[in-house]
This record gives sequence, C-alpha cells and structure tokens, in this order.
Amino acid sequence: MTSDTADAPRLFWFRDDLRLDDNPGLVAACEGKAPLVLLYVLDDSEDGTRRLGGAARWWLHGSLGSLSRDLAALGQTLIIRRGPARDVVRDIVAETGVRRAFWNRRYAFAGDLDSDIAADLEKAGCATETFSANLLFEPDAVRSGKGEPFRVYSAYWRAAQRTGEIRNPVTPPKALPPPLPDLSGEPLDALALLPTDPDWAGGLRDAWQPGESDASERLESFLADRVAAYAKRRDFPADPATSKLSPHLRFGEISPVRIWHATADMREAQKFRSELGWRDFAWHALAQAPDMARTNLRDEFDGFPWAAPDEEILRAWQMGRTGYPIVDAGMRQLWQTGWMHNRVRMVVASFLTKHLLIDWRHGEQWFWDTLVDADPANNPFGWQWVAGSGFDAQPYFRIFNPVLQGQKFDPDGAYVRAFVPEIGDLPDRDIHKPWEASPMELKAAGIELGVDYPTPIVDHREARERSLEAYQEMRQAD
Ligand SMILES: Cc1cc2nc3c(=O)[nH]c(=O)nc-3n(C[C@H](O)[C@H](O)[C@H](O)COP(=O)(O)OP(=O)(O)OC[C@H]3O[C@@H](n4cnc5c(N)ncnc54)[C@H](O)[C@@H]3O)c2cc1C
Repeated sequence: MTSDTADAPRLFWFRDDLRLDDNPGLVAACEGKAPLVLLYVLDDSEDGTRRLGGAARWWLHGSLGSLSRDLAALGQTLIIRRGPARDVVRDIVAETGVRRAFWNRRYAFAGDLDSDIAADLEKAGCATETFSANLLFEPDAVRSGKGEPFRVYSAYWRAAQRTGEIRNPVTPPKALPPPLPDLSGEPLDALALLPTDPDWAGGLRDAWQPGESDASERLESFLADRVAAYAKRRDFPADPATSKLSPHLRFGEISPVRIWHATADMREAQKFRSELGWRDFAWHALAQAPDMARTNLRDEFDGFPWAAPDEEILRAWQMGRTGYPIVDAGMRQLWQTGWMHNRVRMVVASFLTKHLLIDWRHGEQWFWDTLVDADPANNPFGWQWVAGSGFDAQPYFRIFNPVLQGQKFDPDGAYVRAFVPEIGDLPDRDIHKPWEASPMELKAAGIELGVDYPTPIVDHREARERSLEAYQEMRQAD
C-alpha cells in the first residue's frame, strides 16, 4: 500500500448494522489516522433492496438519530444521503478521494448489489473490505456433507453448530478517526421517514425506543428477569416472556454474536438461542431463493386456488375485525404497536391463508408495511412457513382453530382484553367465542354482536373444509 493510500480518507458504509458495539467493519475502518467518512444511504430504488414499509421507516428514523448522537459524542458525523446506493457510493468515493471502503456483508439480492458496487469502486481505484457481522453463520458457511444448502431447520442447525466456533464479538472503538471537514449529507428530517398526515405513530412511540442503548438494556433485562422462563412461557402472548429484540436485531442495533456470547453459560437459554438459529436459517433460505417474498419455495403451490381478492374481507383481517378475538387482538397489536407476538403471528397468518383462502403474499406485504421488525428474510420465510409453501413448513392441512389457540395460549383472555377492550367484560369462558355467550351475558358485558363487535366473518368448520378442498385441488393438479 502506498503512503498515499494510507493517508487517504476511508469509508465505512452503515446499512443493517446501526451500532458501534461488535461492528467488525467499523473497527477495521478505524485503524490508522486517516480521516473517516461514515455513510448511510436511504435507497428507495428497489435495486437490490426492498423499499422499507411505514413502521420500519419510523424505526429507522429513531435508529439513525440515535447512531448520529453516539457518533457525535466521539467527534464524528454520520453522513446521510439518499438515492440508488450504487450511484451514491460511487459519487461519494469520487468526491472525497476515499481509497479504502469497508462494510459488513449483506446477502441475496443485496449481496449481489454490494458485489457490483465493490467492482465499481475497484475500477475507480478504491479497495473494499467486507466482514461478517449480522448473523451467527453466514448463509454459505453451512453446507451438508455433499456441499448442499439445507431445507430442513433441524439438520441445518446441527450442521451449523458443527461448522466451528462463532467468532468473538469485537468491542466498540473508544475513539474514532476524524471526519472529513466540509463533507455534508442531508439532515435526517429531510428523509421524511416519520408519518405526518396523519401521524399514526403514537402507539409505536409508546412501545419502543429505537437505538443501540435501548437494545442492550432490553437484552440485559431479558437475561436478568425472563430468560429462565422463556422456553415454558414464550407461547403465551399476554406474558412479557420473549425478548422483543426483533426490531433491534433487524436494524443491527445489537449483534446476534453479542447475544450468543452473553448467553454462553446459560443452559436455560438454549431455546432462545435456537430462535436466533431460525433467524439465520431464514437468511440461509433467502440466499437460496432471493425472490422468497414473491415466489413459493415449493412450486406445487403455484397452482393453489386462492380466493379472488375481496378488499372488504382483507380489510377486516388487517383492521382486526374478523370476529375471532385472538386474530383481532393480534392484528390490533400490530397496528397499534408495530409488533405482534410470534404465536399470534402464526394464528393470524393461518387464518388469512386457510380460513380466508387469501394468498400469503397479501399478508406478507401488510406485515412488511406495519411491522417495526419487518425483515427481508424472516417475514417471507414466516409467511411461507405458515402457508405450507416454504422450507420445512407447517403442512398446509394443519389449520389452527382460532378458538382453541386462544383458549390454550390466552386462557384468561388477558391478551384479548388488552387489544379488544369492547369485549373485555365477557366472562373468560366466552372471551374467545363471543358468539356463544348467552344474550344475558352479552347484555351484562354491554355488547351487541354485529354492532359493537363483529360476528365471525367465516364459520370455522366451513372455512376449514373449504381450505382442505382447495389443498386437494392443488395436489390433484400437481
Ligand atoms: C408470519 C410471520 C411473519 C414474521 N415476520 C417476521 C419479521 O418480519 N421479522 C422478524 O424479525 N421476525 C418475524 N417473524 C418471526 C418471529 O415472529 C419474530 O422474530 C418474533 O416474534 C420476535 O419477537 P422477539 O424478539 O420477542 O423474539 P424472541 O422469541 O425473543 O426471539 C429472539 C430473536 O430470535 C429471532 N426469532 C425468533 N423467532 C423467530 C422465527 N420464528 N423465525 C425467525 N427468527 C426468529 C428474532 O430475531 C428474535 O428477535 C415472523 C413470524 C411469522 C409466523
């Protein structure tokens, strides 16, 4: 390396790794004294990445604000720019004379885009160095004995753990090289990530604080108070039993490697750690099928006879007005807080695809727009898993009964009462099936069914038969 290159400014490009702790690319970029450009690019061009939905944009605003403040405390500046990443990165390198660029790796379509950008930069005389930072095991690192990727989680996870030690986390830099004077970006507000007219984000503000420090506090409190009961209580949506780290992980405010090592000596954390394995597995699947948000992983589902789109029915599901309390509670939790409990995600996704026979892509898109943790791998993976079209999926013919799911996982109705308050005065016996309450009970609870709360939009038994027939039709056509 010439001294010219050693003194030239360096670039670290932040993407889904909005943190200082355990950020290998950032640490490498900080070696030496050359000035450092710290860049974030908001790319809505859909070239290699998916345009973020509304709730995720709200989160991103908070996360970038928090990162900017943390960097400012170390004398640095986050340069925020907008536009197709390929153009923005190429331009900033030309503008600043950067000769070495660093980033943490992305995968699937985003990985292809990064390879194109690296090739552009090499041509312009700028070397690139990339790092593993956001998964425990990168998608290509886990292979069967025959060198094949996996389609079954249990085999994948066994093989992953045989591939060797997970790297040690790196500590955050104590000091950062100076910024380049006179280099400017856009103010965060100019990205217009927050909703204004109307401002629907009140519930999100009440529920969350994006940013690295809240992520690590959440991990600490989870490990101190809740991890021991996680395996037993994680399916009960009224319990604060899970970590709620998903949006922090989605935006890389906390590293899975940091979490892995923080739980190394906790036997009781095994189940929790295996959920991080599912996250890796979803990325392993996305790397095999980058179009997973649009294309069935099992192609016999291409012939599935989904119902013709019915806006009114879809709207009832989206707004939590199906008449099935556990489904409605989940959909309202999502709308109000930008998050939904995992068990209930499975129930509402099953209800959409099986009871309503609506193509899973409609649900996936709604989640993409409304979840603060909307994730390019986990979201389509979760939808295809429930719909039956995915890798290692739940069989299509396993159809959740929303009443039984409610009674089993929300036995005293606390979750339903929190999000469907208009039926909150029904006795526990009826809370998951208000249509079976007696006229006297309904009156005592102040409910007129069909007026204050809907009657079920489909009958469970009929819907179940219809969806099993649709499944048979697909199998016969295949
Ligand atoms: C239809 C459907 C859609 C989903 N969409 C998303 C999504 O867009 N983003 C997302 O992060 N998760 C998604 N999930 C997975 C799961 O519901 C959430 O990760 C989990 O509810 C987040 O809550 P938590 O952080 O408290 O999880 P915890 O139980 O505390 O788990 C810790 C972490 O492990 C990962 N994890 C947990 N469960 C899963 C899982 N089943 N699959 C993959 N990773 C998992 C998450 O990163 C999570 O934060 C979806 C699941 C379904 C059924």
